[in-house]
Amino acid sequence: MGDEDWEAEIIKPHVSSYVPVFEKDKYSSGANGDTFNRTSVSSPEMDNGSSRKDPFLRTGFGSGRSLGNRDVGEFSKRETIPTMGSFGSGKGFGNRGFPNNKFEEGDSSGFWKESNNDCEDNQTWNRGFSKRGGKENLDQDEGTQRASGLFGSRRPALSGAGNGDTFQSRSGSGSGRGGYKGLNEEVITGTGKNSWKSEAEGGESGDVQGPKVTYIPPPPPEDEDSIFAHYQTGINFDKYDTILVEVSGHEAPQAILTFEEANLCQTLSNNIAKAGYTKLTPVQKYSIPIILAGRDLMACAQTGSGKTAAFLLPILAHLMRDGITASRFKELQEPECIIVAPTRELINQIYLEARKFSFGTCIRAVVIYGGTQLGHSIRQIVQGCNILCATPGRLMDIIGKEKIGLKQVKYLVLDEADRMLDMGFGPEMKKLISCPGMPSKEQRQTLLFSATFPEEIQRLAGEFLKSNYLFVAVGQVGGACRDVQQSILQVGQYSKREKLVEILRNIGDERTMVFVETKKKADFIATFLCQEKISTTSIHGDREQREREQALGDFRYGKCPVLVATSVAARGLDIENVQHVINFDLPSTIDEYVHRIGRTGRCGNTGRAISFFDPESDNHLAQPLVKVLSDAQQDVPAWLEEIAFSTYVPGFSGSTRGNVFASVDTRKGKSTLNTAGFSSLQAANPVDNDSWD
Ligand SMILES: Nc1ncnc2c1ncn2[C@@H]1O[C@H](COP(=O)(O)OP(=O)(O)OP(=O)(O)O)[C@@H](O)[C@H]1O
Repeated sequence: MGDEDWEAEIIKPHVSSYVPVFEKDKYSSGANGDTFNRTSVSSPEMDNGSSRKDPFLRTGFGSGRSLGNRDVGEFSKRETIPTMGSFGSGKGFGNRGFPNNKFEEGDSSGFWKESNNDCEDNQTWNRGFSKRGGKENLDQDEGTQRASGLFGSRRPALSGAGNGDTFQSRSGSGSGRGGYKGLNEEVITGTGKNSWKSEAEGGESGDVQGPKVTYIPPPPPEDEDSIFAHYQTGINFDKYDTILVEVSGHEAPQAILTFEEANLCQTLSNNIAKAGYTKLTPVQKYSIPIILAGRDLMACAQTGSGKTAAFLLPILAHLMRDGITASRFKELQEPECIIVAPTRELINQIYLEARKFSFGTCIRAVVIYGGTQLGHSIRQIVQGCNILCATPGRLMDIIGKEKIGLKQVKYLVLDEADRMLDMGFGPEMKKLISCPGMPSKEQRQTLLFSATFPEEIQRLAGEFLKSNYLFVAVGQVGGACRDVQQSILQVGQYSKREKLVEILRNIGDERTMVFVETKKKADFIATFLCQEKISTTSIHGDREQREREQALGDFRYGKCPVLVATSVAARGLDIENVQHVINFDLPSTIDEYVHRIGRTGRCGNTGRAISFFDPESDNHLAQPLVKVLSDAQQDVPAWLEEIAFSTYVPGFSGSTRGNVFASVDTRKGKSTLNTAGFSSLQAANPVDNDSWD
């Protein structure tokens, strides 16, 4: 079956015959079954038409029958491709109804290629080095991005409206990328005053055809115990002090060694204590005084090392010091701080942190993100908004609707800043800073945080930052957290599932995230694990927002110890007790690898990451993997070194395919090396701005 046939299959409106039924009793126990029953047959989603957008479920598992072995086989049958041998070479999996390895091949059809892209966080066109960097590309992308609002939006396509456009755009040259961009949060379309119209907005206002987004997320907890609930720092928390910290830029303020030195107000100090923070992490020691001094900052520190508090605490301290007036109901709100992050779950997490640290103050934080009812976002804002936490698409919607004014913005924070500035979100961020009313970079404080900062992204960041910004690098820029024990196993496509089950059985009930490359595969592997009686749920960009939040909750609170995820869950998520990360598929870039494995080993706790390396598809990662492993003092398998050697790229600086580690601030300003907590900083030499700005 050709690509077109697949597309025709996917977009056919006769949804009912494709709705899968996962029979709890038959295939999974407890949480599993619940999760997948919800996913597949839950009527609310069907009511608003939104479940229809899951082409895989409809195509692969469906026929309205229970998810029997036959049904998984059915997927293969639809492809009308001759059986190529069973998974596991006749051992086990073949008998379980996976007669065709086409699925795992993944890239053999346009259908699978297309599905490599996840909602907010994973664009194919983001992978190639040539596509990734460069201002020209960024500029160019605005055009394709706008187009994508019309043609790339997933929902209209899968709900029957505008189908043809969507798939045309995918195959058309140039607009293909736009099509993928359509999977990014709400999609920006149109021009003029209301040029930030999104898919979601269209859904609500009727400007763009598509199902109405009706989901209203549950309110955040009100009781103090839940607000301040936290997990314990791990045995390696104190080792953070030995990590080298590099600060570049001139006249950097002294690092602080204790919370007391930050001179925060009493309420803030109480909240810090209630959150269980007694000691600063390195990124906090350096960033807090820099932000308190009013400086712009680009900060890079390993995953799970407290970057969120590093920007929230000084911002809150300033807002308290400046005596903001209590937020109150107003049609047009003017937040003092805007925080953006690339995924919905992450921005919600940041919001909860902001709410925790501002507890008992008159500062009001609000969160808005895609996949939820726009009216709900507006209602939250008009009640008062000092700190607005938002995903880019929803933020632009709200600005377009003139529900917020930007004149009062004093702090602009880009969390996962390298992601926010790459070609996926960069154009939107550029639009944000040039929105009417937005104070210029000289007038606001801009703060960029991430665990990875490719050089080309650092250069692009110059547009957002004052020229005298400071750069803080805790450890190796782009390096993996050393508290994660990393193993790379050579596993071919057709053995992956067998290996996965073997590992998960050994792991038992310990919380594990399994990363795969595509949304369809996430569903497929999650279902497969349920069949294997391993309680599993999944999160990816084709799931409804309510399903995503339910899945995360089921994982977080132990109902399902295994979460199968695409890269949409790779960054920022801070979930207690994730002991294992398994890269069933390696990501396409080494930065993504670093973020994924960083879901474990957080805040001084230890964790394990196991990655399946398939020499058929992953050789390009051998070199950067060797570097990441050796930098983190991990064992490097001899076979991996051999592959890295045989694929040696002269001039390699630590990465490939679009991500290059920066060992230092790309401005090349002289910096001072410090061991966090043990020595104070000297002012670094002024930098030569012309060389990079
Ligand atoms: N000083 C501290 N003392 C104790 N716990 C802390 C401290 N700072 C942060 N934490 C906790 O450490 C965990 C990780 O923090 P956070 O999510 O901010 O990490 P991060 O550096 O942003 O990670 P990522 O790069 O994955 O986004 C959180 O649970 C947070 O509450």
